[in-house]
Formats: sequence, C-alpha cells, structure tokens
Amino acid sequence: MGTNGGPRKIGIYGSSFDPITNVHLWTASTVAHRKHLDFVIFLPSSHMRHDKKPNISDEHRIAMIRLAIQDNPKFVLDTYELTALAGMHYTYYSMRHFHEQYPDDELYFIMGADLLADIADGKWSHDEELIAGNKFIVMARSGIDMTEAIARSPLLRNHDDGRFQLMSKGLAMDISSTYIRDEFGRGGEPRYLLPDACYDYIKQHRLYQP
Ligand SMILES: Nc1ncnc2c1ncn2[C@@H]1O[C@H](COP(=O)(O)OP(=O)(O)OP(=O)(O)O)[C@@H](O)[C@H]1O
Ligand SMILES: O=C(O)c1ccc[n+]([C@@H]2O[C@H](COP(=O)([O-])O)[C@@H](O)[C@H]2O)c1
Repeated sequence: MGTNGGPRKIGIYGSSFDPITNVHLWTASTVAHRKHLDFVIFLPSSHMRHDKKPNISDEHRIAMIRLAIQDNPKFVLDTYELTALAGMHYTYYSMRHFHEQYPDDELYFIMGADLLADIADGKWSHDEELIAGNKFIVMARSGIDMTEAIARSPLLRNHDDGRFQLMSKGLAMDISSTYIRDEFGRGGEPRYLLPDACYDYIKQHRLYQP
C-alpha cells in the first residue's frame, strides 16, 4: 500500500549500467521525488541484447549497482533480465513480470527521450503490447522533441492518453557510461562522475582497461 493508502507507485529504470553513473542515480532520485514514487527498481539489461553488449560481466555490473544504491532505501536492484531466457529479455516481458509481481501497484517504466524516439522509429520488440499495457515517465534529453516523437508515430500518438508523463529535469547533465569507460580505458580521470565505491571497484578489478 502507498503512503496515501492507495496503490504504490513504482518506477522501473532499465539500463545496461555499464557502469552505473551519478546521472543514473540523480535522474532516478529526481523522478522518484517529483512523481512521488514509493521506490525505483534498477533493472540491469541482459548481456543477450543485440543492440548493446556489456563490456564487463553481469557480476561486476550488479556489484557496482549494489554499492551505488546501498544508502538509499527507495532504490532496489532487480536482476530479472539477467536470468531471462533468450528472446525473453525484452522490456515487454520484464514489465509483464513486474505486473504479475506487483498486481495492485502502479508501475512506470522510466526512460530518456532518446528511447521514446527509438520506439517511435519501430526499434523495440513487442512495441504494440508494451505501449498498450504500460505507463512511462520520459525524461527530456537535449536535441529530442518528445511531443514530436509521439506525434510522428501512429503507435505512440494513438496511445497518448496520459500514459506518457514527460518530464524536463531542469538541468542538462549528460554523464554517459560510454564517457566513463573511455576515460578509464585511455588514462583519464572520471573519479567524480560515479560513486566513489564504484570508482574504487573499477580500479581494484582493473575493469574497462584496453
Ligand atoms: N542525462 C540523461 N538524461 C535523461 N535520461 C538519461 C540520461 N542519461 C541516461 N538517460 C536514460 O537512462 C536510461 C539508461 O541509459 P544508458 O545507461 O543507456 O545511458 P548511458 O549512460 O548513455 O549509457 P551508454 O553510454 O553505455 O550508452 C535510458 O532510458 C536513457 O535514455
Ligand atoms: O525491449 C526492447 O526492444 C528494448 C530495446 C532497447 C532498449 N530497451 C531497454 O531500455 C533500457 C535502456 O536501454 P539503453 O539502450 O539506454 O541501455 C534497458 O532496460 C533496455 O533493456 C529495450
């Protein structure tokens, strides 16, 4: 039960988390605060994804998410996609799983506007069922017009009944995992772009080295 006695509001934040960054944490916390979410599930994506292969093992990705979220009781790790069978590792199946796990709660898939544009361009699996059956919190990203992305896609515009909650973060903070990986790989110093414990973990395990 949520704080107001109604259903709980749960955000599901999917990413390869390769590695988790301070922007993942800050965006999750901003969304949770503004949208009054009871908690946010951090959902690391499968190594079976065709579009994004992780650069480190699932164990390392999980370990760093644990270190990053340990002090925040509203942040929870779920490894569902890491054990999903091939072909069942898509967001549609994950959301179906979470609806079964939390049947009385309101679920929101949290994503950046770049992903909304990808869905508009037909790049996601089971997009009809995913959109029809879910609600989304979409975070603005510079250079992407969210309302235009919805308008240009028949699928998105015909489900534009309030299920897309568009949110401008108020600050264009663009720390990417790619940038951090490149810095580690090329002798840079990405120290304050991710939690100290994750920085130390990467150094200790010599991750992202060429
Ligand atoms: N600065 C940001 N503002 C809004 N959304 C973001 C931002 N960075 C990432 N996201 C969103 O967070 C989710 C996970 O992003 P992801 O981890 O792929 O980003 P990334 O750090 O750029 O990763 P990579 O560099 O490995 O591609 C996606 O929904 C993405 O749109
Ligand atoms: O289901 C899909 O077809 C699909 C295609 C691309 C991305 N996703 C999900 O979107 C989330 C963020 O993806 P990305 O590419 O920003 O790391 C992550 O949970 C992925 O599993 C999902």
